[in-house]
Formats: sequence, C-alpha cells, structure tokens
Amino acid sequence: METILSLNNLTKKFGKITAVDQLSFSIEKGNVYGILGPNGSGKSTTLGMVLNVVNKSSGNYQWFDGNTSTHNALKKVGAIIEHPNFYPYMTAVQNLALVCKIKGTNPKKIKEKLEIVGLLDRKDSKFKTFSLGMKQRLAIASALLNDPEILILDEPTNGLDPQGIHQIREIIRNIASGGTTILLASHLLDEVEKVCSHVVIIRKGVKLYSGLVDEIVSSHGFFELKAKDMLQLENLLGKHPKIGKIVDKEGMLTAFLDDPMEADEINEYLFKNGLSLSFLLKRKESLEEQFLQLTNQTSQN
Ligand SMILES: Nc1ncnc2c1ncn2[C@@H]1O[C@H](COP(=O)(O)OP(=O)(O)OP(=O)(O)O)[C@@H](O)[C@H]1O
Repeated sequence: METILSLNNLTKKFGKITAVDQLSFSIEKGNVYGILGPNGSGKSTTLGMVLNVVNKSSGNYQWFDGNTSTHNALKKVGAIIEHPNFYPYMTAVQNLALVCKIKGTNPKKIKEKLEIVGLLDRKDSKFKTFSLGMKQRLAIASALLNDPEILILDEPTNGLDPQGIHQIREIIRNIASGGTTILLASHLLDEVEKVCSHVVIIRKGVKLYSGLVDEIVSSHGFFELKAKDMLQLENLLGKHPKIGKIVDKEGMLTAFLDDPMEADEINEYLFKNGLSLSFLLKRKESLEEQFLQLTNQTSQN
C-alpha cells in the first residue's frame, strides 16, 4: 500500500480553543476518505494545516514517502478549500487557461477536465452565467488540471440543490474510479456513506473513529420481532447464543446481534421451540445512528 498522507498527533490551537487535537490517520492511495464531523469540529483546520495554509501548533504530517518537501508535494495535490475564484466575464475555458498559466500546467488538459465535470458543452459560456453547481464543477476541473494524485475537497456539495449535489457526487465517484485518491470534508453522514470508502469521524478536533465506512455500517445489526406471547419470545431470544442485548419498546422487541445471523435462522429457531412470529424485520444501524452514538458517548465522558 502506498501512503499519500499521514498525520501524526497534528494539533492546532487558536488561543484557548483546541480546534484539532492530536489527530492521527493515514491516507492510502486509491481510496476515498471522508473527514466527518459536525460544524466547528476542526475539518477545515485539518485540511488547512496539511495544505500549508494554516500553521500547526504541534504534531506533524507527512506527504507521500516523507522525502518530498511540502512545497513539491503540493504540486501533486488538487484542492478546493475556499469558494472558487474565477473571473466572471471570462469563459470556462479562458478561466482554466489562466489557471494553467499560473500553475505552469499544460492547457491541453482543459477540454479533458471540462468533460470529466460535464461542462464541455458550456466551455465558452461566461463564468457569471454558471449556476452554483456549475461553478463548483469548474472548480473541480481546475483542481484536476495538474493530474493530481489526490483531490481534496472541503464540503463539496454545500449550498447546492439536490440535482447539483447528485452531479458532484457522481463526478467524485468517477474521478475516484479512475484511481485518484480523494479526501473530502463533510458534515453530511449521508454524503460520506454514499461517496467514501473510508471515514475519519472527528468531534471537537478529536478523532472518534477511523476505518472503513462499510465496517461502521455493518455492525451485525438487529432484529425487530413481535409474537403473541412476548414473554416466551424474550425468553427464547435470551437463550440464543448470537443474540446480545434485547430491548422492549412499545410492544416490539429489538434483539441486537453479537454475531451475524439472517432472519430465516432466527425464525426457524423460534418455530422449532414452539413460537410463531407475527412480525420479523432485520435492520442495520445506519452510519447516522452509529455516528450519533459515537458523538453522544463522547459528550457524556
Ligand atoms: N482563524 C481562526 N481563529 C480562531 N478560531 C478559529 C479559526 N479558524 C477556526 N477556528 C475555530 O476552530 C474550530 C474548528 O473550526 P473548523 O472551521 O476547522 O471546523 P469545521 O469542522 O471545518 O466546521 P465547519 O463545517 O463549520 O466549517 C472552531 O471552534 C472554530 O471556531
């Protein structure tokens, strides 16, 4: 595995506020990472530090193999961390040509990048005529001009309508499928679930979880069950080795799984023990439920 970026106890203090608190995680090539956290949790500050626009207070970060200076490493990074700044009276192509000049990249790439973000047919339209979603897509095209190894996006769908959000997410997925590593900051659980393979959850600058999105989503889940004889149901569930906690809520039992089990297995077990179910549903906690659990746990500590 090739490491693109690693953070090691990275910390940022603004006076008394610790915006980022000893944050450590690594970004491996080819994955899509989401930094997920509520507003003010330190996402932008974290991105700002690794992009060298915010000075760190302590800890460190390393780009690529650690032998490249941050200045050189950032040439292989495409990032949008602020509102895109383009000239309103210049067309999409003209704006990107200017970016190429400033960055010293080849303008030959402009068409290819406009195609990736679905703006080729609007290449000669003035920037001021673009919708917010189109402006954001142009910013992504601009960040891709140097064929970056990693694309960094801060809240890429903020302020967009549902169609605009959908388009941006599709574009991110496409870019990722071409092998570009992606790191995006988002306060939207749904976004991270839909777009990312990996997640780092932070709250008040502290890391609560990092790992595969699938892993956090795939706790073994739980059954919701009803039967005429609820007492017998609870008794039998309590004896099953794969079932952990059982919660009685408004005439429905929720049985949390300690080990994987499908609905037909529990149904068969109960039936063999003389109980017929009137209701059975298997569910998994969504990332949202787990995220809320994680953040609540910490606020109680
Ligand atoms: N320049 C600054 N001066 C003082 N405090 C700051 C500064 N920048 C950020 N902070 C504080 O640091 C904390 C983290 O802010 P940051 O913008 O990194 O969070 P965020 O997760 O990106 O939030 P949002 O989604 O709202 O942008 C907040 O408490 C914020 O008020």
